Amino acid sequence: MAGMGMLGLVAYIQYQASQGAAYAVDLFGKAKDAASGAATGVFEGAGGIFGQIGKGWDKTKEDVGGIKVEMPQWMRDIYEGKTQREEGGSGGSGGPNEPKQAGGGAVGAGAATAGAFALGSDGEEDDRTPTEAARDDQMMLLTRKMIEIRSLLQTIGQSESLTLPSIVVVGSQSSGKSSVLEAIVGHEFLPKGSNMVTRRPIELTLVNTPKAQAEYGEFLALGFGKITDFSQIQKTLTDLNLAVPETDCVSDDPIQLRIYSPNVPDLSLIDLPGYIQVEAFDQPTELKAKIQDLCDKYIQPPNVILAISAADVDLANSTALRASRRVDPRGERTIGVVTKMDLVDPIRGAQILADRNYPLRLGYVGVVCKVPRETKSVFSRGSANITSLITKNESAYFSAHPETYGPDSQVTVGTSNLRKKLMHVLEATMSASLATTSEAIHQELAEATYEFKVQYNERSLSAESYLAESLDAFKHSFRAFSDTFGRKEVRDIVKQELDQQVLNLLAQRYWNRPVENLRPVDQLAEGPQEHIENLPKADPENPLWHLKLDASTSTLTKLGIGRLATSITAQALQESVQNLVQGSTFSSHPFAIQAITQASTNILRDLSYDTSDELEICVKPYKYRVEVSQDEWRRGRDNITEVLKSELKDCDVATKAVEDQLGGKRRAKDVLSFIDRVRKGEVILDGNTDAGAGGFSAALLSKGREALFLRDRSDILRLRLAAVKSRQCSNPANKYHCPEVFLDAVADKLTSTADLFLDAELLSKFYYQFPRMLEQQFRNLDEGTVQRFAREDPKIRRHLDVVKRKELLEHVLKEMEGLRELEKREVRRSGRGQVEEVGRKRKGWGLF
Ligand SMILES: Nc1nc2c(ncn2[C@@H]2O[C@H](COP(=O)(O)OP(=O)(O)OP(=O)(O)O)[C@@H](O)[C@H]2O)c(=O)[nH]1
Repeated sequence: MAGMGMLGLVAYIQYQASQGAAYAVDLFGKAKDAASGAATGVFEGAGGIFGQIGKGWDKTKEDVGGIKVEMPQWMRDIYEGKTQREEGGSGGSGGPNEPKQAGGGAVGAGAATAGAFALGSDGEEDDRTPTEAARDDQMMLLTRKMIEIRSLLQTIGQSESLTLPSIVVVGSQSSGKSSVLEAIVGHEFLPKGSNMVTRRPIELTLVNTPKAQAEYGEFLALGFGKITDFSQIQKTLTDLNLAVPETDCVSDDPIQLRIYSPNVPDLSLIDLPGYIQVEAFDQPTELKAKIQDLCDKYIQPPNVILAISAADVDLANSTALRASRRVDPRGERTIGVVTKMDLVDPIRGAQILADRNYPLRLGYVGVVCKVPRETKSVFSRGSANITSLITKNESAYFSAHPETYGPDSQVTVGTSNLRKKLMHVLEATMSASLATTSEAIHQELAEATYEFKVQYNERSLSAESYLAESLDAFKHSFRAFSDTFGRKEVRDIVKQELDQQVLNLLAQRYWNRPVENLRPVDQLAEGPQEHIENLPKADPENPLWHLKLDASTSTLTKLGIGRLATSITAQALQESVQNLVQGSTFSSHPFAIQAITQASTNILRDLSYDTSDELEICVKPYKYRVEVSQDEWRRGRDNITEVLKSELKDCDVATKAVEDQLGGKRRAKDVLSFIDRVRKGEVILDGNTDAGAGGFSAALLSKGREALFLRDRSDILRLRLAAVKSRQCSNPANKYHCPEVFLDAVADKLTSTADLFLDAELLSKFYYQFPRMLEQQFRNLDEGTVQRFAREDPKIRRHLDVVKRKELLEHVLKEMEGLRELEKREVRRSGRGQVEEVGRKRKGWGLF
């Protein structure tokens, strides 16, 4: 409990100190007064993050009572503003005439940072003690972890409190901004050109890979993979920047680039468009203000500002320092970088770096980042590392002026010192922000968890699981459907289709009078022919009637039953699949609908070719001879009776509809009797009836003809129904009198062959292949497609977002916990026990 209390206290002091705001009073109760006292003192005193850490530290020492605690050296160094001088040697460290520690510390411990600090490159040697080198490595490890956490937070999103600080690089155009960044990275990779080529923020994450040889970049959002050719990175950056139209000139949409190398420190930097003094004639008039606004957005706390100014321009005129002063008036989180030191006299150079006008807590660093002209052409192209060239050139310059830039001077110079400073500052700043960030993450997590619970009943979901579940459910419903759609159902739809064909045949061959018997009629009477009482009577002795029935049977059997039955069954299957889709979760996913439809269409099409041909062969015998048994005749008679009844019913319904359109039964009767009289020749029409006739409009007469057709059809159906029901039609021997029954029996035989065959060849195969095809299509989708698919449904999209957010937040918290563990372990290993441990906790761990 005592330990926990101390931890909380330490964290609280840190929190107060770094935020300068009253907060978490209730959380820490008694600790509040002491802590805020410490913070208040801090603001009045040294100021700045590290000043605050320092004062807070004194307080911590008092509060932990009997334990002997000391601020870790590295932290003290930053606090005292002399990191570079003590750790990296003098300001001109690495210069050829400076004393070096034999052996260096770059073997084993410190190896990781040696490359990152550019130690070992020409002109620089590692003169750190093994302990210092190990500590640097440890610091870098922690920074890397924090940068990872920062990147994770970036994927979570927008909220400003959910972020860790970064180093923001600002400077006027041509101040040497790009040269500094390239010196840190060791490669020329930034866009170059006169027409304002940096138009978007570039969020640059440097990842130290001590064990790897390769150096490469990655544009995460673009998914291009590793790019080892830095000129290619430069080209891509140029393209991405120039994609912003000239009319806008700048955009705040950042480009995210990661660079992996054994020669870079772990850093998170943001490069911004250079400040301009005035707009060129071809630039938008508000460009200057736009750039300023964009930079202002990024230089807000807790970010560290890397303000770049050129030595040959008066610092008082430095736009970068002016901007920084506006948001950081006490110079607490700004590092001043003065470039082009070689262009000014050393005395003047030293004066600039010791600037008292705008004193910076984190100091000024003078650099010479120019790559020597003679070597530039060789190294600038391709992927050669330019670190050693720059360092050599820079060291040669500074060590040529030992009186101003030598070990005893008060100024800090050199890109390798700048690298170290950046790392230390970033690590300390990130650490200082961890507590607040952690608090914000906890809060966000609580909200996400609540939403997850209340809205989604804690039902976990991923795009993959959603797809898998949807597919399983669909397959399940398909299986259920396949149990209900078998031979019987195929039989029903095929028979229904053949019934219709039989009705058509009957109408064509039996129910209409032979053409030669038709009395000439005028154009109004076309369509239905003579009245039914004039229809010829069947005469079994007359070969004409034999021929009629044989021809009708032949038409039926040679209908192309194979194709017809296969296609209507396939169509029914296709429609059923569509219905299943509509009733499934896939219904709100156009992609899935298309994929499923495609799958069923393809399978059915492939199966249909063979099936229809083979079925046609199966029904071939019926094309020559059809025997109908007594039993089949009886079934046919029953069935056709029902068919005729149903047809009659449909006909009556249609008649009623037309009568209504004619204006009721009476009016319909008038129209019909007029047309009847015309047909019988009682009324002679004179020529054109476009304008109507007999007091009826043309439209009315046209409707009347429809009604007449339906009336005749209805009459004949009634007549034939009576015939089929008659005793005469109960005997198959009277088939010439009862073609309806005979043709139905034939249709029935055809149907029985078709349903058996289609069940075995089309249905079974389709039921087997379709789910497998779906499985193949849906299980092999790439991650992007699965995500796109799931996110098509807004409800699922929201659900996925909540789950993802929650998982990411939990993951970040776990990572933070890991960071804390890592640090504790390292502290224990370093053997400094409580001293360092408390020191670390002091930096803001307690709150999470
Ligand atoms: N002599 C000297 N020249 C330098 C130094 N650093 C950069 N330069 C030159 O200054 C010019 C501008 O440098 P850049 O690094 O492109 O400057 P920038 O601020 O990125 O410029 P913009 O991209 O136009 O905003 C280039 O010609 C560099 O070669 C230096 O330390 N010494």
